[in-house]
Amino acid sequence: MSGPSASLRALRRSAEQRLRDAGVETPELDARLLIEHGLGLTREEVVLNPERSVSELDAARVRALVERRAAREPVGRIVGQRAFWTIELALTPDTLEPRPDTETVVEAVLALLPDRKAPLRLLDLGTGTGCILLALLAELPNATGLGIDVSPGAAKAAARNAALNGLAERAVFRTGDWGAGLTGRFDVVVSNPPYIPSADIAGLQPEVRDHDPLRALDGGPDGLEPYRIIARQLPGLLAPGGIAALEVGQGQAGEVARLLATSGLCEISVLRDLGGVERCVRGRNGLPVG
Ligand SMILES: C[S@@+](CC[C@H](N)C(=O)[O-])C[C@H]1O[C@@H](n2cnc3c(N)ncnc32)[C@H](O)[C@@H]1O
Repeated sequence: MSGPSASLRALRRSAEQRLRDAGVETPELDARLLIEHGLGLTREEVVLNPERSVSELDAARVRALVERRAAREPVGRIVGQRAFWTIELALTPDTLEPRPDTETVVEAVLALLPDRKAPLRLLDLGTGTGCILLALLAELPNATGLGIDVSPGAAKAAARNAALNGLAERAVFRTGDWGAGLTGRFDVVVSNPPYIPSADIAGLQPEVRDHDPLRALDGGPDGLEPYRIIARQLPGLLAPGGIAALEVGQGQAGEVARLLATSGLCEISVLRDLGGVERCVRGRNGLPVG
């Protein structure tokens, strides 16, 4: 990599090459993000001023970050945060790194809400960083939300993310086992539960297998165990007319739709993510409107 007082351009090129050689899928993007983070620069500063000189000390700091990425640590873990929808979320070892596909759940809910100013009650089961709940609260100015996670560390991280995004007044996070013991009814219940079949976990990419918490991934023998529990709980959690939206893994939408139908939900629909994969199953408690 670059020597003393290298240019930003040279540092960027050598970082990209190192990541490419290590088999990282998006070397250009990852190199830029690590340089921004390592040098404390904005994207504009990195992109528009490639001849800027970088001290050896700064270059060494970036090289250390690049080596972590070359060892397959995800960029979000290295920089400690991740953008999701319109918000920024801090990550900890207790939280799954939010994925862009999960924004499908946010879209699925918003599309069914005719009045975004309504005082809705939201529930997020398996909240992790709080990403789904906080993204929805950011769009629904009079809504309040409860996020539940079995991991006390995740519940704590989500509460901190609520504060970071100015949403702490409207969000509460608690440790719990899905919807067990919850009282009251919710207008919206969302969840992105663990859905990887246990036997598939060893074969996941190292970025996921070695850095996301196991209990955020493991969905039991067929990956569907959490859906069976949540589907059973939904009729007791949803207000009349309330909406449930669940993220699903590839190939799981049909079975999850059946589980929701068996629980008595109606208006069941499946939404695809930007890659065209069936990613969210949505249903309503009560008779179809109209
Ligand atoms: C796939 S992650 C999703 C996290 C976050 N909602 C997101 O979309 O990025 C699943 C989450 O469910 C939590 N979880 C696993 N088992 C649970 C249970 N029995 N009750 C509540 N949460 C659970 C995990 O700790 C993890 O945070």
